[in-house]
Parts: sequence; structure tokens; C-alpha cells
Amino acid sequence: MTASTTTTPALETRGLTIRFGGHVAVNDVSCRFTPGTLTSIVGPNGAGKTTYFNLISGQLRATSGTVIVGGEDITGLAPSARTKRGLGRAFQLTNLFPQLTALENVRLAVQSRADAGWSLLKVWNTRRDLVEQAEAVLERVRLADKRHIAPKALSHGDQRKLEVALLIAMEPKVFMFDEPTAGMSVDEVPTVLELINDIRKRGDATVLLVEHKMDVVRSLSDRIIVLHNGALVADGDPAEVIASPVVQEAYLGVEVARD
Ligand SMILES: Nc1ncnc2c1ncn2[C@@H]1O[C@H](COP(=O)(O)OP(=O)(O)OP(=O)(O)O)[C@@H](O)[C@H]1O
Repeated sequence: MTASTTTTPALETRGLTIRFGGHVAVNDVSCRFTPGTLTSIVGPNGAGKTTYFNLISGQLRATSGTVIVGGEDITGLAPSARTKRGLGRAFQLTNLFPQLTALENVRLAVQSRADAGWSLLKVWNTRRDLVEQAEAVLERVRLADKRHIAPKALSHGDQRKLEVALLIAMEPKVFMFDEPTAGMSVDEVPTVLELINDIRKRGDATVLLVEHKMDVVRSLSDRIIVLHNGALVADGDPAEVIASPVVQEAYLGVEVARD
């Protein structure tokens, strides 16, 4: 294990399990995620990666096991309550307000975070701040020049950047990305990866990344865990895990074989 055992984990799962009928999609997964690290979760199709994410973010309820954020057991909480505890998951743009501009959407995300901790009056008094913060986030994801465009009019790559912007605006402690480069053209991929790398380098954010492209995983990760048939079968340093038989077998002839 590369995760430090002395630092309080930002996120921890203990014995996390979900069954669909007779099928165990996530099977007794115990794992600690340390602040300031990026962990990639890999494994073959159907291994349970997205289901693991759904259990962490609350889209699915575990059959057994616990999810702990910042030392607090959040297993019984709804997704929105988990978001307030600092769990942030990037979702496709279906969550956006299509009639609003990119800037207005990001401002709403900034505001939803502000509302969680501030009085409404204070939010009103700092409206200008909220817009400035939203603009700063759009700068950071290099969408400042497109701030007045509606999300659906953005290119696919810019839409993915906007998704990252919304997540950044909510200032979560844990950032969760499920295949953030899926469906992107080759030239759009590096910008989104740079943004994720930038999140990881700033402060003590904890980043979880589900990604199939092994070259991406290798370049970004501090640690890799491997799920196979719902179980955690490898965990550690990226080079070691990528070289392990289970990963070699799962990805043989695909990305790994190219290097
Ligand atoms: N709601 C559900 N009902 C029944 N079975 C489900 C449900 N959600 C997931 N599964 C099953 O759980 C297993 C794990 O699926 P999951 O989508 O988590 O895998 P994955 O590792 O994310 O795969 P991929 O890389 O293809 O996205 C699969 O066999 C899937 O069919």
C-alpha cells in the first residue's frame, strides 16, 4: 500500500459490497485515499469501477460495508448530503441549465457551495464575489473567452472542461472522475488531463480517477488500484501495478503492449 497510514484519509471504504441478485458487483473493497494523492482505479469492463464510484457518491446503496469521509461515516447519507461533506463527482452536462451561459452555470455551482456555509444575506452581499470566483474558475479551465456561451453550443471538449469547472467551483475535498476523456478527440484529451493534474498539484485535494487509457493512468497517478470481478486485486505504485500479471492480462494487447 502506498497510502499513508498516519494521515487521516480523506475517504475510506471498509468492506464495501453490493449485490445485484446473485451477482456481487463490488466485493468487500477496503481502501483508504490520502489527501494530496491521485489514485486511478482500473480493471476490465464490468469489473465494478463505476459501481464502486456509485457506492461512494451515494447513487447506489451498499449491501454491506461503510463509506467514511474525513473520519465521518456517511454510508446512510443521500448523494446531496455527501456532496456537502466534500465529495465531488464530475457528471455529464445533463445537470446543467441549458438556457444559462457557461459563466452563470459556474456561478450557480459557486453559490451552491457558498449557500452550504453562509447565510443568504451574506450570499446576497457577496454576489459580486461569486461572479468573480466563477470567472476565476473559467480562467483556470481556459474557458474565459467562452463564458457567455450556452453549454450546448460548446464543443465536446469544452463541455468536458466545463464539467471540470463546475466541480472545481464546488471546492470538494475529494474529486471523482469517471472516464473524463471518454468520447474526446485526441487533441482535446491533453487539456482535460492537464486540468486534472492541476487539481492534484494544488492544495491537498484527493483525486479518484477511473480511466481505461493506461498511458493516461501511468502519467497522472500516484497510486493505482485494480478491481477485478468486483474485488480489489492490486494496489500500489503505478509502475509496479501496471507490470503486475493481473493488469498485463486485463490490458494485454491494448495500451500496455504499446510501450
Ligand atoms: N444497477 C445494476 N443492476 C444490475 N447489475 C448491475 C447494475 N450496475 C452494475 N451492474 C453490474 O455490475 C458489474 C460491474 O459494472 P460496472 O459498470 O461497475 O463495471 P465497470 O468496471 O465500471 O465497467 P466499464 O469499464 O465497462 O465501465 C457489471 O456486471 C454490471 O452489469
